[in-house]
Amino acid sequence: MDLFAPQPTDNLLPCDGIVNDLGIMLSDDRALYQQLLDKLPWQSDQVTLFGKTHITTRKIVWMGDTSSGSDQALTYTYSGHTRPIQPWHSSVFHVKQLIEQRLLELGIAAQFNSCLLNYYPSGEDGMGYHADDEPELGHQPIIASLSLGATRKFVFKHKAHNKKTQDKVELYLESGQLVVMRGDTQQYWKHSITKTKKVDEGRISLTFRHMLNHP
Ligand SMILES: O=C(O)CCC(=O)C(=O)O
Ligand SMILES: [Fe+2]
Repeated sequence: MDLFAPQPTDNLLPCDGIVNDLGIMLSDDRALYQQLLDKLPWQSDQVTLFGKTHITTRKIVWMGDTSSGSDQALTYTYSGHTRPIQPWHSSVFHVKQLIEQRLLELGIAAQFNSCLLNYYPSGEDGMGYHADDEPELGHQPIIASLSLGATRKFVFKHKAHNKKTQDKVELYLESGQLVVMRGDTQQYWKHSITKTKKVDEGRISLTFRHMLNHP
């Protein structure tokens, strides 16, 4: 046994939130990556920064519980933009159940009703510093993120830069790896996927969430 290997219950943040690295939890990660890339209706995202709206090269799909019997397209609005919601893809639903089970083993009770999937075609695509702190996510949201494809750097930066917290927390997310953000993480920290010229392979992240007032 490696006494120094990180344990899934270790908190990667020094204060004001909890981030757990649950390690590699999938073995068919490459097949799942290819299936999701080929089958999902990927769309560019809209991001508004300083009043200006940008269309991203990163692509997204919103998926989640949809009320049955309605043939109207469901939409969900966050950060000022309205996005269509897809019903669960069977593989994503299966992964959701695996993750909920894995979290329960660690004493974390989570029931996700939606998933934001992000596709980064290459290292030139990233996601800037943000917190997932929209009111729809509620207080102390649990967000579980599964990575597929290229290894990318995930960085946390405290919202109040001070002596105690000036260090950034960095980790490399590998294909099949599961990370969970919970507690006060979204209230006090921002996170980002940094751009790099060193990666030309694509990456998909599945970020499972529980949205309040969701169908
Ligand atoms: O791609 C990732 O791992 C991070 C995605 C993210 O932060 C988000 O979807 O809010
Ligand atoms: Fe996020």
